[in-house]
Amino acid sequence: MTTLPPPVQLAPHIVFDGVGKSYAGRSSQVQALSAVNFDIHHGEVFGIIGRSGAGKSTLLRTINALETPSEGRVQIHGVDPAQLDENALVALRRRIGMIFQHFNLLSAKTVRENVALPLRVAGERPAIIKARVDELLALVGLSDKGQAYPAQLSGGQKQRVGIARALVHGPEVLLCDEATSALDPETTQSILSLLRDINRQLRLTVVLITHDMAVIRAICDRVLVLDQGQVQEIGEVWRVFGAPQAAATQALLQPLQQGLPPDLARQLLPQPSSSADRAVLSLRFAGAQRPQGLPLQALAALGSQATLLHGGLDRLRGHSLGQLLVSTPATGLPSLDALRHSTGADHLELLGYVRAD
Ligand SMILES: Nc1ncnc2c1ncn2[C@@H]1O[C@H](COP(=O)(O)OP(=O)(O)OP(=O)(O)O)[C@@H](O)[C@H]1O
Repeated sequence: MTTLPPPVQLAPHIVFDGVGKSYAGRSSQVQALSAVNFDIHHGEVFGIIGRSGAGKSTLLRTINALETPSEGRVQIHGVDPAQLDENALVALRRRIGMIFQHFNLLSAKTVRENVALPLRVAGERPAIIKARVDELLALVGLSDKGQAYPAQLSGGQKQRVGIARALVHGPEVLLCDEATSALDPETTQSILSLLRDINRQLRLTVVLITHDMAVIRAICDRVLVLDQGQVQEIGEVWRVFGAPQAAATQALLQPLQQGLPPDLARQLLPQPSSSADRAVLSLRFAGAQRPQGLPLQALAALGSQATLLHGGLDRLRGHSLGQLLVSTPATGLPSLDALRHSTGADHLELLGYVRAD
């Protein structure tokens, strides 16, 4: 598949305006969403992340009116799905494809029949259906699996069928509900790159929900962090990953952080025990000051006896960000402020001391 440049259109495509949603619980109301306000831009890959119960599914499902807000409204190109009659809603849902964690394929139908079904339901002519299914199976790399049944496919192949079926009406939005949560890491990567290719080739707005920050890092342009039904943080992925502001974001990012390796953590002393001990410093780079990377010269401020212990930089949407753990002689250590300034680190912290040997 050819890789096209990223989409340039940034007009609001989907607008959430004071959206709230409550459900009747056993003894009280469950407030699944509260005062949610944000826009999703045309042509972007937008991620919604949050822990279990944060309200992600509820939020996603208001876009195609599988859920109706209790307060506020959602608009897709100015149209509020909650206000549509049955026929208009069917038409809107054709403009909004959806894929699911467990694929939701019909097990008694072949791959071709699964993909063709929405077109049959819409009363499309057989010749048109055939051409469209051929085209979509080629797009998702399953041209040779048309006669297979779902049980004969791997998880990744099943999700490809789900994607083909979701695209059958040529939608402008693709909703992805934990689309890779049931897949192994390698298959996850291949599905994510297929989604990214589709986003660029078809200029499709992709909205995905996940509890996995690695998925957000892999393909999203922007991310919204949801907790207890409220927006905690929203922004470009590299900014949110480089300098997470909300406690909920920091907690979600924790597994991706380059923490102190356990062997080093065991050796760490709160104070130097002799003049030969070494200070262990953590330097974080958020990707804004030096998006192109870190000149090694900047690290020279740490002195010629500094040792890089652990860590590295990731490149995210054209921004280098990450963390380095460095040890350097504790004696004669410049002030942390001076070191932060000369290394260009966004955050520099003295973690403790280790013995020189
Ligand atoms: N149909 C419903 N009836 C009652 N409560 C519901 C209903 N759907 C969701 N909830 C509640 O609303 C809250 C948000 O649920 P939601 O499924 O949107 O969260 P989520 O972030 O998608 O969670 P998960 O990652 O576990 O799927 C939860 O407290 C949930 O129990």
